[in-house]
Amino acid sequence: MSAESEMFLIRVPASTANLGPGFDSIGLALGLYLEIHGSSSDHWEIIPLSEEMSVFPRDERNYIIQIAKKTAAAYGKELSPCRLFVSSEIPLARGLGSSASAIVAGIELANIVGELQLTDDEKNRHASLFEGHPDNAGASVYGGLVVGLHTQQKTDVVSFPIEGVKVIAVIPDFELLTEDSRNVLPASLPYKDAIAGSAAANVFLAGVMTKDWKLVGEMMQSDRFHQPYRAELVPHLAHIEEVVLQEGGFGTALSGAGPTVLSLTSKENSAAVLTALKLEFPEYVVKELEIDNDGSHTAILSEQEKKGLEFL
Ligand SMILES: Nc1ncnc2c1ncn2[C@@H]1O[C@H](COP(=O)(O)OP(=O)(O)O)[C@@H](O)[C@H]1O
Ligand SMILES: N[C@@H](CCOP(=O)(O)O)C(=O)O
Repeated sequence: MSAESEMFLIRVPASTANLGPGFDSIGLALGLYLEIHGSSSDHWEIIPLSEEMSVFPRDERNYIIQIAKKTAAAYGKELSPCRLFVSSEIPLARGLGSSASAIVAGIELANIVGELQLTDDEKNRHASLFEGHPDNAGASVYGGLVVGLHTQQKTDVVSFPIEGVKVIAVIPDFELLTEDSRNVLPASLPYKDAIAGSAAANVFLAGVMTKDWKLVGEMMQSDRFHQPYRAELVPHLAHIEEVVLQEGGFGTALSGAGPTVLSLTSKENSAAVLTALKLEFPEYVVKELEIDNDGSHTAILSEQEKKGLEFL
């Protein structure tokens, strides 16, 4: 970033990971956003614009700033401080990738302020290293559906846009930390289960490629890697699966580590599924979410765009 008065925008989508059998490997970007409006300052300062963001430190201890500094340091750069207005539509610890969105925002911040000129692949590599798996991180960087394999040595991710299917989320009113939901997973899996789990993930992807959404939905409910072990933490999952199939939806899976549950439906059936789920779960947020096929986005705002910002 050059001029003192310049203002930049960073916009990062939420994500749903796993989609059933794609544990730690498949993710989809969703149309809920973490946004940062930032400009140069003489010290680091966060100004939260949404309730969720007001719980975090407002100085350089903030996670987004920490990630930005670490990313810049990896390229031998020190970032000059910024004033950051942060808002987010992504609920925390609900399985919609809030932590990955914060990580990707930090990397975008380093990229723009430190003029690192990172490629998407480099952003995703850093994000996956911070997050530990590429499903949420990759979706937030590339948008669309991502399929990845991440190791300490390398991160390979393929991404492609998804169209022609509707996404409905049931978002419970309680948090479930990913760490807690990973602690119930077994250390190893019987060979037969691993084969069945891997086959379900393969068929899921074949179904996506051929737009056979009914098959995709069936595979979402055929996971062997994590959902059977997490079921006790998300007792609402089985009931949602039932309601969605009854109303003609394609299928249902735990969103990330939960507790949010995500269903796919056709355009024709989405209203019926939405209505039925709202009736069954009046205490939870039930809504349709858009698929984001663009991934994270940064821009320098024009004077005109700055004038439209009511918080300035
Ligand atoms: N914008 C943010 N700034 C700082 N920390 C964040 C931010 N967003 C998420 N986090 C951290 O990530 C945690 C949630 O991450 P996690 O348990 O992986 O769930 P999920 O990523 O599904 O929302 C929050 O409790 C918080 O500690
Ligand atoms: N593959 C991870 C995904 C965690 O996603 P989150 O949105 O719950 O952070 C897992 O299933 O643990």
